[in-house]
Amino acid sequence: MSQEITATDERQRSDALVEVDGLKTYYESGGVFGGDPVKAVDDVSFDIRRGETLGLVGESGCGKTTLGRTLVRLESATAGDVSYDGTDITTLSGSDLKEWRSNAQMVFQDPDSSLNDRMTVGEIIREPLDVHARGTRRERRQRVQELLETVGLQQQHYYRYPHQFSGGQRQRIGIARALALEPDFVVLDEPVSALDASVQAKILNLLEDLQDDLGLTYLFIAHDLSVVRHICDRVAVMYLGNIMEIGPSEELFADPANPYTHSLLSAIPDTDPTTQMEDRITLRGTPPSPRNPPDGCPFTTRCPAKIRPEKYADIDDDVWERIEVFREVLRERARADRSLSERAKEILGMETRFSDLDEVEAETFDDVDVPAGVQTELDRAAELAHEGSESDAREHLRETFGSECDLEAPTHHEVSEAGRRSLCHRHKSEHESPAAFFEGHSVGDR
Ligand SMILES: Nc1ncnc2c1ncn2[C@@H]1O[C@H](COP(=O)(O)OP(=O)(O)OP(=O)(O)O)[C@@H](O)[C@H]1O
Repeated sequence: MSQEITATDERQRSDALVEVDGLKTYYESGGVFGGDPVKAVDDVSFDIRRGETLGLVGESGCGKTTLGRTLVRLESATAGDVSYDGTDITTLSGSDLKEWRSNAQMVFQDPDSSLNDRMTVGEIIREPLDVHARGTRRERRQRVQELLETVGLQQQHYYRYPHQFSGGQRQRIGIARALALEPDFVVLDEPVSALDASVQAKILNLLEDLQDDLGLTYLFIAHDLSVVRHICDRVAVMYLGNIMEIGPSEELFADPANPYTHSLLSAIPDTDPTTQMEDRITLRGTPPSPRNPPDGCPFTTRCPAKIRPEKYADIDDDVWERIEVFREVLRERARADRSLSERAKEILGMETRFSDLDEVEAETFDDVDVPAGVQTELDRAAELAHEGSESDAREHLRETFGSECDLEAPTHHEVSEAGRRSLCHRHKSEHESPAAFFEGHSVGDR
């Protein structure tokens, strides 16, 4: 089952506390020359349902923290809406913003750097109550003492300093502070990543108990997929500022729909002895720069299930893989910062490392039989590079070997009855689905 859907469809089905629509958060480049902004979050739409834990996973730098910070207004949205219980929070300012802030809080990854070492534990937890002028001094102190107990610390810890506590205890202090204003929504940014495994389990249990007792809604940011699987009701998988797939955890882990989710899950060490090494997918290269994301699908430059143009549909998987590697190398070369001395050499007409393209081509296609039709196009690209323009060479390869994955932005498709969504051209009826593709092709370790 696969059907194109809109963000509004999903909203109608759910009891949403947080509704995110077309959200973008860009960081403008500083400096005199400006430059392209970092597109940390680049047009995402999803809901977080009341009382649920939504996991947010993806490789480092894909925009998870920026998205979490934008939802609690620690970062300003560049475009789009975030509505919280029906109120658009992106436009709040002044006292309205201050008042709203008590609803949504954040727990940070590293309790060492997020707690002010010069304040006592009591002061740290009390600070939000002071800022919001909640109750009398005495009531505030009493509230802090309750909070210490709620998170499993003791009242006498009030006058101690953060450095007197272990990592797990410091994270409890961070949680108590986040709960001080009785929020409904908490963004947990890798709350256990900095802790030992045995302590992790205790903090996760505490977070689950607090959710049950206080009716909290969580956005749980993590890179450790096994943690997410157990604690989250639904999971959103993020790549280069986009949500590639979102849906119920069990379903998404058991039967991933999106090629990126496939790749991410296959990278987890598996305890299942029936899983073959060849079933593992190793992603080529690194994610593109969020300053200059690819046209078309965000995952196109690394996708093992990328749609091929019809003309090359039947070439060997190996040859196709090498073409993609070769294109990736050319893109990486364009991205690499050229050193001043290299630039100087270039200006003086001297040889630089940018003149060894033939060698790269020879090495890439070394042990595969390249069909004549493909070779002609590779030769043409090499010729363009020799004439002095690697960007023309890249463009030639893109025009020749590119498909809709390189040219058109995909839309989300509903891929299960539970409303799971996936961002991929392969969900269109004219294409083989990602699952069928992975079944029929060898995309294992190389
Ligand atoms: N204040 C900032 N100014 C400019 N760029 C930023 C800023 N904060 C983050 N970025 C960039 O935005 C992109 C997304 O970063 P973000 O921290 O949101 O990703 P992440 O998925 O949380 O990564 P990690 O797991 O490493 O924390 C990255 O390219 C990062 O370098």
